[in-house]
Parts: sequence; structure tokens; C-alpha cells
Amino acid sequence: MTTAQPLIQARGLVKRFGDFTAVDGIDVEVRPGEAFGFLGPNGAGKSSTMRMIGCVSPPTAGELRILGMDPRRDGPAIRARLGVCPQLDNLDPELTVRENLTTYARYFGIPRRVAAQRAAELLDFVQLTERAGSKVEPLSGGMKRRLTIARALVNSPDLVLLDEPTTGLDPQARHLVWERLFRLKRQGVTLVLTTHYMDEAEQLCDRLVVMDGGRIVAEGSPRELIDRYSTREVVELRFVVDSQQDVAGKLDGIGERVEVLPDRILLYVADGDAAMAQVHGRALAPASVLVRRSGLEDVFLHLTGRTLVD
Ligand SMILES: Nc1ncnc2c1ncn2[C@@H]1O[C@H](COP(=O)(O)OP(=O)(O)OP(=O)(O)O)[C@@H](O)[C@H]1O
Repeated sequence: MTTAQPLIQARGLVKRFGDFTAVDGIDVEVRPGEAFGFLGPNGAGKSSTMRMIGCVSPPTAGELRILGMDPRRDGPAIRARLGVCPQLDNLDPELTVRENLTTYARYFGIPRRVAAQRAAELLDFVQLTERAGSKVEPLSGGMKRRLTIARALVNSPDLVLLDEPTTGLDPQARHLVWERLFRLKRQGVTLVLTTHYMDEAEQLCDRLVVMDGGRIVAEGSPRELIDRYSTREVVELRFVVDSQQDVAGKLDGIGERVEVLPDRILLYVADGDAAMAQVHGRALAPASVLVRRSGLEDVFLHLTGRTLVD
């Protein structure tokens, strides 16, 4: 197997704002063609990292190479080959949907005819052809996000950065955006994204890092992380009590680990049915029971002691 030159290489990367350290010495490597995720709660340092990678915020310390170049010196050359979809849509409300693409293309020196054709292809790709002539303002949140993604692709970038591409969208709009990202990935486009949505990250990302408090607390493929930090199955129990904590002690010794959340108790076990037999053997009668496979949310809870709920 050949190891291609990484598109992103960070060593000991740091971002400070005054005395506050938002990114605290992280090492990251992103390879061509992969979908790479930064996962973490609000304030973990994901956006700060993305902004350094996007060459809009200089690193305070550490080494960073994007497409083999140094953002401190080669920012414009790097940006020309990046596609960026920022957390907040910054489309031009004065322009039509199509013009948002063609005008952006001009920043990259793309000739008018080529830009027009590229815009048409991209509008088709994000399913906005019918809205090409409309202004941006009346578009739904999901449409705006899709247009922002299309705009990020105008310069046929080597690397696409997406900061929370589906946050704030309703489930259907989220699905549409996510489906487009899958398609890009299948086309071999390298994607780097941040997200709160564990289920999406689990399906889309080849590799990811979990960030907390500016540091990377785990790294691997979704499968590796789940195998390493969780059990095969999880039993979610809800009891009708003042506090789930009142019952938690009675579950000691069932499975590998017990997590007590405000509204439920999670039993980390190899076999959910066997665990339930033990629960019933202790004369406990939960009001609801759900046995499911472990996911990234469980990894996250184990690593940070917190759930990643919006
Ligand atoms: N320009 C800034 N000045 C001061 N502090 C900042 C600045 N930008 C970010 N921070 C702080 O750095 C920390 C990390 O922020 P960052 O936006 O990178 O986190 P995040 O993981 O992307 O979270 P979110 O999902 O909320 O964007 C936060 O505590 C934030 O308040």
C-alpha cells in the first residue's frame, strides 16, 4: 500500500486567545480521499482548529502543513485549493442563487463561461437548479446550506472543510445535506468536518478525533473507537423514581460499566438480553428498556463523562 502525502499535517498545534487556550497542542493527519471528523462538545476547539486549517486564523504555536504548504507563508495558495463551508452561512443576500456561485468563481479567476457551466453543474448537484434565479433570502435553511456547499466546490477544491454542516437543520434538510456529502466522498473528495451528530459521523467518517477542552482525547475509525471504548451492547433503563441514582447502586456488577444520566441509566454489556435477565433477577422493574448496539455517543460519554446532546 502506498502512503500518499497527507493533505493536512498538524503537530502540537496551539490556538490561544489571550490567556485562554482553545486548542492545546493537537496532532492531526488527514490523508487524500478520506472523510475526517472532529467531534466534540461546544467549546472543544473544533472551529478554532478548522479556522487554522482554513488559513483564516494563524496558529499560536506548533506546526501546520496544508497541502504540503505553510499557512503562515502560503495562505492564498492554500485557500485557492480549499473549499470552505463555514458554520454560519455567509451567502450574499443581494445576489441570486446562481450569482452567488458565479461571483465566487470570479475570485478564483475562473473565466465567465466556465463559471457559468460550473454553477449549473453544482446547482444540479445540490438540487437547487429550480431556484437558480431566486434571491437567497427566501431559501430555507437547508437550501442555504446546500448552496454554501455548492459554493465551496466552485474551485474544484482538493480539500473541503465543513464546520457543522447540518447543525440547525430539520431532520429532512439534514438528510439531504448529508446525502450530498456521501456523494462527494464517493467521488473521492477529501472532506474534513466538525459535527455534533454522532450517528452521521459514524456513517460518514473514515477516521475521526474526539476533542474535549482543546485536546484530542481519542482517535480512530468509528468502529475502532467503539470497540476500544465501549461494549458491544448497551441497555438503556428508565425507572420511575425521584432520581435514577436511587436505583443505580442495585445494578452494580451487571456488565462492564454503569452510567447514570438524569433521565436514564446505561448498562454497558456484551449481551443485552443476558443483562436484562440479571436486572429482573434483582427484582428491579424498569418503566422502559431499550437494548441497542454501542455507538459513538457511548464512546463520547465514556471519554468525557458527558453526553453530546444539542
Ligand atoms: N476569537 C475568540 N476570542 C476568544 N475566545 C474564543 C475565540 N474564538 C473561540 N474562543 C473560545 O475558544 C473555545 C473553543 O471555541 P471553538 O469555537 O473552537 O469550539 P468548538 O468546539 O468549535 O465549539 P462550537 O461547536 O461551539 O463551535 C471556546 O471556549 C470559545 O469561547
